[in-house]
Amino acid sequence: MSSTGSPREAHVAHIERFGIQLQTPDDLIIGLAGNPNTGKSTVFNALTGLNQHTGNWAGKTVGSAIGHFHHQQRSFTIVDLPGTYSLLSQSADEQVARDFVCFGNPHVTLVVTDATNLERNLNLALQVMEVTDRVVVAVNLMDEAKRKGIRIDIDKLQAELGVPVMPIAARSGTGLAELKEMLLQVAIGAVNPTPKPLTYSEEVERTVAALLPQVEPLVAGVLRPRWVALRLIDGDDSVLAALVRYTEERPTVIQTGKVVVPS
Ligand SMILES: Nc1nc2c(ncn2[C@@H]2O[C@H](COP(=O)(O)OP(=O)(O)OP(=O)(O)O)[C@@H](O)[C@H]2O)c(=O)[nH]1
Ligand SMILES: [Mg+2]
Repeated sequence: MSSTGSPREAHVAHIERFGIQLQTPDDLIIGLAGNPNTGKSTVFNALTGLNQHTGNWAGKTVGSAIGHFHHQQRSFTIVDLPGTYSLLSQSADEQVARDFVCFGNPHVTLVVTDATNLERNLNLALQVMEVTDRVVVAVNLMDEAKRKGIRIDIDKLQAELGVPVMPIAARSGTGLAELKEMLLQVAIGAVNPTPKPLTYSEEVERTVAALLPQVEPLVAGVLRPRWVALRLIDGDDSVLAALVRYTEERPTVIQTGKVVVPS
């Protein structure tokens, strides 16, 4: 990354390396992550007024899309990422999502979850919360949950996670005004999420502590050393490969446009 210029210029240059054009240098950048089929593209379409993803034929998002919206006189750029169950997954699409969450440095990562399948969906949210503090969790399909008699204690979930949790029903637009406001508050630092740290077994924690002195000088300022140490213990060196790509200035370029396949 260039060491010259203002932090703002560096930020713009950084985000443009992902193939993302901002509308203004002050754009607030939102990454939209979540398990497959949780309504990310529906949220994206509703916020941006675009309908480039789902169209008439329901389908899985293969590439990503980039859109823009305004809220309270601020310009936002939002990146709709492919669905992924885990930041540790390895398909090309899942890597796009992983690399953007880890290296794109968005102002906020919005994790869209399915209210009817919350427990499984929270796995990804917890992983994202290990990578960055600036997380908002949207619990989507609240209409479907209600229909199925599923009740979700949003306040308790928020307290347990330590990040804002917003109930929405994206297809009808319910809760999206509040969601936009929360994205703004977190993006500008008026609300500071404090994800509850996950603690692992004593053995894992001991190994993390032993690895940290070696990992810190390699990744500090780019990735959380603790997260990288945990990945190494997992035997996942793809994160390090991605880090090498990143430092060689060859980040994953986000593919723009409508890219869907029939489900
Ligand atoms: N009932 C209900 N259905 C919804 C809601 N939001 C999205 N859906 C439906 O859920 C399905 C999947 O929505 P998408 O927006 O394509 O989901 P996605 O997360 O982008 O999916 P992938 O790109 O494959 O990961 C579509 O049929 C949507 O119409 C909602 O709030 N309520
Ligand atoms: Mg999609």
